[in-house]
Amino acid sequence: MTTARKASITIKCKAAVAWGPAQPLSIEEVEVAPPGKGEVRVKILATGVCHTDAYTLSGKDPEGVLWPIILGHEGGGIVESIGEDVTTVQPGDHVIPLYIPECRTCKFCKSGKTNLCSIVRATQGRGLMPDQTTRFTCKGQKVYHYMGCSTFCQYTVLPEISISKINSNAPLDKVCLLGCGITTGYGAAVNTADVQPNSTVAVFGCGGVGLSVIQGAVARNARQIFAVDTNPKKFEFAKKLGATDFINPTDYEKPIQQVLVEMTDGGLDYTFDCTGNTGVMRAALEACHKGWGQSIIIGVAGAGEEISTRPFQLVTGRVWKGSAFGGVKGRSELPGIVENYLNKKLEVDMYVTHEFKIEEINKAFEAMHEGDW
Ligand SMILES: NC(=O)C1=CN([C@@H]2O[C@H](COP(=O)(O)OP(=O)(O)OC[C@H]3O[C@@H](n4cnc5c(N)ncnc54)[C@H](OP(=O)(O)O)[C@@H]3O)[C@@H](O)[C@H]2O)C=CC1
Ligand SMILES: N[C@@H](CCC(=O)N[C@@H](CSC=O)C(=O)NCC(=O)O)C(=O)O
Ligand SMILES: [Zn+2]
Ligand SMILES: [Zn+2]
Repeated sequence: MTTARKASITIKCKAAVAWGPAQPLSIEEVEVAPPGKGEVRVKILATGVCHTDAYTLSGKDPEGVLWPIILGHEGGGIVESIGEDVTTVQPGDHVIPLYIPECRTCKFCKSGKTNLCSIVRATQGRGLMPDQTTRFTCKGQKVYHYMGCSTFCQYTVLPEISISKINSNAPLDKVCLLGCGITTGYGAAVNTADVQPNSTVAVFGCGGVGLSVIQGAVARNARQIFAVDTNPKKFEFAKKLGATDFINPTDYEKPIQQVLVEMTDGGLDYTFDCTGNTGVMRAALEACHKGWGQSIIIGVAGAGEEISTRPFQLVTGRVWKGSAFGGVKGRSELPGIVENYLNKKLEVDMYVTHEFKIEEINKAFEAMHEGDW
């Protein structure tokens, strides 16, 4: 029998600290305070870098005005210690941090309509733990949390509700990617759009998120899956994952929505924006079939950017929706997605294109921007 260890010591460890917008991350020694009541301290063993980290680092995120901050939200780790009243995890458990928690008590959780648990959203958006303080310091300065996760640190502290306990057989250096990009794309197809068998799908942007939409559409037996990307290097992996048609918008003179509508007898049943480009979001909506086509926005657009289309597009039956973390409830559903990976029903390994030590994290951002697979 094991006894859950309750922590009282502050840990010193390495973190990649963002001191200000558009600056390289700086490797620093930071202090990580013990977990408070209802909190858990996790030793992070692996993390992905996501375009949303880069977006916030660029200074274009309206919420990203907090410096210094420890970014990162796609991690995998092991519980190091737990605070008072924590009951659902214990030291040694393998976990994935959740940027959308699941408290099971708030209005959103109880609605059965959304995964957007909002119980800690306000403090999380201000880089704070629910008690309005931070657990990180560096050089005597308070350091902010990011998306409630801060996985670019060797240890992090999260609310218990922001942790998904997973099968300890799952390699953390792979399943960390289920903490954001893969789950987001896959879930947008199977949950948000609820793609139906024999349907047609177009995925705009075939990076990690778009490729995962393709996996979701394949899982739902879509008949035709268009991979749409301005970077033809992306088509090889899109094909491996099950896309059937490949479109580079720069090969056409007409607007890409017109091209797709002509190729599909009136438009797609489902389209997905996985670029964050508001022009692409419009094209994706307008590529949908009149009367029933659904377009799902997944990409994150910069501060101040807005979407537009003729209202007639909606009057005539197209539906515009958004999706965060693929509509997935992290504590209830993410462990099952990890099992799908272990049972070879979900591809994850292919997404790991590079591996870096924490000291090389700026190279990881460069590799992500290069977009090479
Ligand atoms: N809603 C949510 O919960 C989440 C949202 N996101 C967001 O999803 C988006 C996608 O993430 P990710 O897959 O990692 O991004 P990537 O940059 O890896 O993928 C986007 C792809 O779209 C291509 N592209 C760029 N412009 C166009 C265009 N006009 N038409 C077609 N393709 C284009 C890019 O090409 P190139 O490389 O040449 O630019 C790239 O291949 C980001 O905005 C990210 O912030 C991520 C996770 C969760
Ligand atoms: N802070 C941004 C919004 C960023 C955003 O949309 N985040 C997504 C996840 S993106 C992951 O890589 C999300 O889940 N949003 C839901 C939420 O509650 O934040 C802005 O203010 O524009
Ligand atoms: Zn992300
Ligand atoms: Zn909740």
